[in-house]
Amino acid sequence: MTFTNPSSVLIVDDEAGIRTALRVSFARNGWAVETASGVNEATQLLENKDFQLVVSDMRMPDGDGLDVMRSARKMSSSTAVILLTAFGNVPDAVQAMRSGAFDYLTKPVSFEQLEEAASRVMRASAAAPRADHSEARSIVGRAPQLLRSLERARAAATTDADVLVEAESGTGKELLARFIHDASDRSRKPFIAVNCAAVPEHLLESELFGHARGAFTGATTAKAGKFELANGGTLLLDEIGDMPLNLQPKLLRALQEREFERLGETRSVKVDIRVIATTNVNLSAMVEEGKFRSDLYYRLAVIPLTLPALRDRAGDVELLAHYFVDKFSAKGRGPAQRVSEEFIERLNAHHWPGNVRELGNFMRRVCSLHPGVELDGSCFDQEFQGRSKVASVPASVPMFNPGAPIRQLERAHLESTLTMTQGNRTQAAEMLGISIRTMRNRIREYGLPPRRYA
Ligand SMILES: Nc1ncnc2c1ncn2[C@@H]1O[C@H](COP(=O)(O)OP(=O)(O)OP(=O)(O)O)[C@@H](O)[C@H]1O
Repeated sequence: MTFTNPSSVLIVDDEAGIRTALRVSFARNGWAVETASGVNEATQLLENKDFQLVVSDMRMPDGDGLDVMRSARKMSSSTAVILLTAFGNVPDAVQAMRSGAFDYLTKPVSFEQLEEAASRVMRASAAAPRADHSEARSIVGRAPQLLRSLERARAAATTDADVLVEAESGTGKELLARFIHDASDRSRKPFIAVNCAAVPEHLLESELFGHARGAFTGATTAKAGKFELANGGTLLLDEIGDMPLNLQPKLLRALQEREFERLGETRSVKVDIRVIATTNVNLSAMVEEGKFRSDLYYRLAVIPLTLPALRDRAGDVELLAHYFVDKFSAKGRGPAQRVSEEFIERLNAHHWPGNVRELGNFMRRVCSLHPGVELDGSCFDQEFQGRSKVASVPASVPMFNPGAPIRQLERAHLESTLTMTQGNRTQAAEMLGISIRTMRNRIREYGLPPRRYA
């Protein structure tokens, strides 16, 4: 469905005063504004007209904001929805984000805040008229740094330029890559991911570019590589820092020319793809050390993006905790598990070096070990004591020394976890909520003694 008016907004609220105030405020921006006093009236309007944005109250006498959102989605997947929830009603907000709301704001709403959120939708829609805002559902969070990254990603999605996402492990880089793909013109075409660190070095070239029959021992049939499989769509090169130096020139040419040869063939293959690369190691430092080609780095980073670490996303730990409780405990069986303030305080006080992945793994464990009960401080302590009892943190480690550089803390945290698991990297990676390849990278990056942690 196409928009009949590029800047039309529907306001849904049962309070006439709020409808009028918002109408006046939005109209000042030149937007065409309509209002509805409840879910039924809103549904009728949505059936007859396309809106770019719907701003809806959550609780209304004839239904709730999620009903309005469902009606909006049914008519047009491009309509963004901002929900207004009662103060402190985090479960509502989580439900809203999961169902695909573009944003939510807590009442009483400040007009500046609402106008800012609405303007963001208008800017994004102007840039990406076909973007489907429902893809925002899996990226939970509303910290300003995260929203800024999403806004940049949404803008990147409207172009065909290659993207480099540089961020810490577990912050959602792969999620962001899918978000860009889903919001782009390529969304109906393949999204193919290759983890450069997980594929053995000698197989990476054929994995990426394919091979001819008989190109090497064991190549009994010809095979297309990921570049070909992604044709028309998006290719994610995860952990690009692990790309072997000897393969980098071929990758550079494939990026520049969109053309390459399968291993063992001379015929060139042409593809039409967008490449998104991600890394959690400092690529520019690798360039300086001669471990990564600078021309390749600049070619990949046409649009550089970052994602904030969880410790820099004030308020998001709580939002994510509710999201994970909802995801891991409810599973359609009865009401969602309750979470105490004490539990949230404990979560907030912890620094999460493994970011959202670590928090998600922790919440999964807590939900499965404490089913059906309200999660409180003792649930948190039990799970953490389970880890720290056996941990012997070296006395010299500045673990909780305020002001110590984050990298120093991270190194110490890794080291003590590895000590706890007696050098078992897989187990340590799982506890920290990071992937085994990230663990390997970190051990290398921090120069932790290899034999001790082999
Ligand atoms: N904002 C978020 N909302 C919901 N889930 C999230 C969010 N960010 C990350 N996750 C979840 O956390 C896990 C890690 O995310 P992802 O794999 O995208 O991170 P990454 O930065 O690519 O990690 P790595 O560098 O270790 O590969 C996934 O299960 C993902 O679904």
